[in-house]
Amino acid sequence: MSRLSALRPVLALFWTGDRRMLVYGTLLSFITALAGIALLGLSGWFIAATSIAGLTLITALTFDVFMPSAGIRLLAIGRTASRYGERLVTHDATLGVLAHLREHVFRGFARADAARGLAANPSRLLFRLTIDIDALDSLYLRVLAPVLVAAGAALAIAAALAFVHPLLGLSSAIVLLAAGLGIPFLASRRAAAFARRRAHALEALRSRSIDLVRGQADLAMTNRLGAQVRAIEAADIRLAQADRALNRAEAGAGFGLGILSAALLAGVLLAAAFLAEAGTIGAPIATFAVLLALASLEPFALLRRGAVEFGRTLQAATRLGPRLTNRSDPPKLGRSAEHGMAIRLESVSVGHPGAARSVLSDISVAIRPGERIALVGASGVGKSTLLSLLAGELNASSGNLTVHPCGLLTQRTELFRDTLRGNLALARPGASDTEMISALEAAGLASYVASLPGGLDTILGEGGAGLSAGQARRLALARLLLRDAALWLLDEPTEGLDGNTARDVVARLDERATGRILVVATHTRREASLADRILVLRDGRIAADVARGTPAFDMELSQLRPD
Ligand SMILES: Nc1ncnc2c1ncn2[C@@H]1O[C@H](COP(=O)(O)OP(=O)(O)OP(=O)(O)O)[C@@H](O)[C@H]1O
Repeated sequence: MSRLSALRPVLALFWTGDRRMLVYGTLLSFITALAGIALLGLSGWFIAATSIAGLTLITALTFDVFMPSAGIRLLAIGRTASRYGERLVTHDATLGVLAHLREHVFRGFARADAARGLAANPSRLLFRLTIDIDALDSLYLRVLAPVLVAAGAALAIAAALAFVHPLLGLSSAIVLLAAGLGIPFLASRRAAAFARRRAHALEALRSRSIDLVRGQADLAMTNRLGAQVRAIEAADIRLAQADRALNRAEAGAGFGLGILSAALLAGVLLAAAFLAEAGTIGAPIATFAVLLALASLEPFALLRRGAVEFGRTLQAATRLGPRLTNRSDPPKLGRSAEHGMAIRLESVSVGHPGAARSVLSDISVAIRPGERIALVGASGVGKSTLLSLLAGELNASSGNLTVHPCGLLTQRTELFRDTLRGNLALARPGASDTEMISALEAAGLASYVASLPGGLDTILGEGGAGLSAGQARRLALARLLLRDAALWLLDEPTEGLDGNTARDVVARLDERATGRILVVATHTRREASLADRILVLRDGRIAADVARGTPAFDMELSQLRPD
C-alpha cells in the first residue's frame, strides 16, 4: 500500500492537467469495447434468430431483419469511429500529461537543493526526464484506463446476462471482476522485481556505454577498455534476463486469462443450454449469451502489458514523486535585492547543504556601489562559497544579507551544445550580433570567432567541445560581459589563460566594469590588481579588509601569486 501511495503526486498532476481529455479517452475506450462486445452478441442473436425464423413461412415473412441489421451496421461503424477517436484522444491526453509531468520534474530538479545534488550525478536527470517519465505513460494508457474500461465492460456484460437469468449475471460479474482483475494483479506482483531490475540494468547499460565513449582514451591508457566492455556486457545480460522474465510473466497472464475465458465460456454455454432446455430462453438468446461470454475477457487482455510494467511504473513514480510536490526553495534568509544599494552582510554564516559545519561564520562587510573587491585566502577557505552566497545559489544559515542581481562567472564553465550565438544569448536573449562581438572582443575571443567559417553560427559540441579550455573560459567571460548586471562576481576569471591573454582580459574587464560592483575571488596579483579593496579570508572569517593606497594592501598584493 505504501508503494501505491507513491502514485499520489503523479495522479494529482494528471488530475490538474487536461483531465477532460483523460476522461474522454477512457469513455471512448469504454464505448469501443462495449460496441465490439455488443456487435458479437447481436450478430449471434441475429444469425440464430433469422435461421429459426426461416423454418416457417409466417415467421419468415414477419421477422424484422432491418432493425437488427441496421443495429449491427451502426455498431460496426460506431466501433470503428470510436476506436479512431479513442486512439487520437488517449494518445493526445498521454502526451499532454507527459509534457506536464516533464515540466514539473524539470522545475523540481531546477530547485537549488536538487540542482546541487544533480551536479554530482548529471545522468540521473537525463534518466528521470526520459525513461522514468516514459515509464509513467503506461499508468494511464495501460493501467488506469484499461482497468476502468474492463471493470465497466464486465458490469455491462453482467447486466446483459442478468436479463437472460439473474444468477447468470451475478456469477459472471463475480468471476469477471475477481479473476479478470486478479490475474493481471498477480502478474504485476510477479513481475515487479524484474521490471525494477530491468530499469536498473538499462540505466547501467546506458551510463557505462556513455563512459566508454567519453573516456575511451583514459580507459585505453589505463588498460581498462576490456573491463569496461565486460561491465557493459554484464548489464546487457541482466537486461536480457529481466526481459525474458517479464515476457514469461506476460505470457503467464495471457495463459491465465485464456483459461478463464474458456472456463467462463463453458459455464455460460452449460447455463444457456440448461435454460434453453427448460424453455426459459430461446436459441437466439442462448447464442447471444454465449457470444457475450466469448467476448467478455477481451478488455481484460489489454491489462497484461500494463500489469507487467506496473512495477516499473511504481518505481518511476517513487523516484519522481518528491520532485512533483510544490515545495519551493527555503526562503532566503534576510535577503533583499534593491537597485542602487550596496552589498551588506551582517553576521552572516553560510555552509553547504548536508555539511556538518559552516564554511564562513559571522561575516559582516559592507560594499559601496562601484567598489571593486578582491577575495583572497588559501585554497578551500570559502571564496567560491561567498560568491555562491552573493549569487543566491546558497542560503545564509544566519544573519542578514542585502545584495544586487548579479552576473556570476564560476570556475566551471557551463557551455551548451548550441551555436556560439545561442551560448551567448543565454546572458541576454535579445542581444544583437554587434553586442555579442563587442563582448567577445572584451573577452579576447573576437578574432578567433571571426576566423571560423561559421562565425557566431558555429556549433559547439556538448560542454563546449571544439574550444580549448582557455577559449571556453573566454566565451563564458563574454557571456558574463553581455549581462548588464550591477554586480559582477568572478571566480578566478583568467585561470587557464596564457599570461598575455590573461593580462589583456584583465585590462578589458577593468574597462568594462566601470560603474559596477566587482567581486573577484583570486590567487593572482594580476586579478587582484583590478580591486581597490582586498578582503582576506582565514579560518571562516574576514581576517583583513585593506584599501588600495595603504601599505597593508600592497603587502597582501605582494603575497599573491605573481603573473
Ligand atoms: N558542494 C559542496 N558541498 C560541500 N562542501 C563543499 C562544496 N563545495 C565546497 N565545499 C567545501 O567548502 C569549503 C570552501 O570551498 P570553496 O570552494 O568556497 O573554497 P575556495 O576558497 O573558493 O577554494 P579555491 O581557492 O580552491 O577555489 C571547502 O572546505 C570545500 O570542501
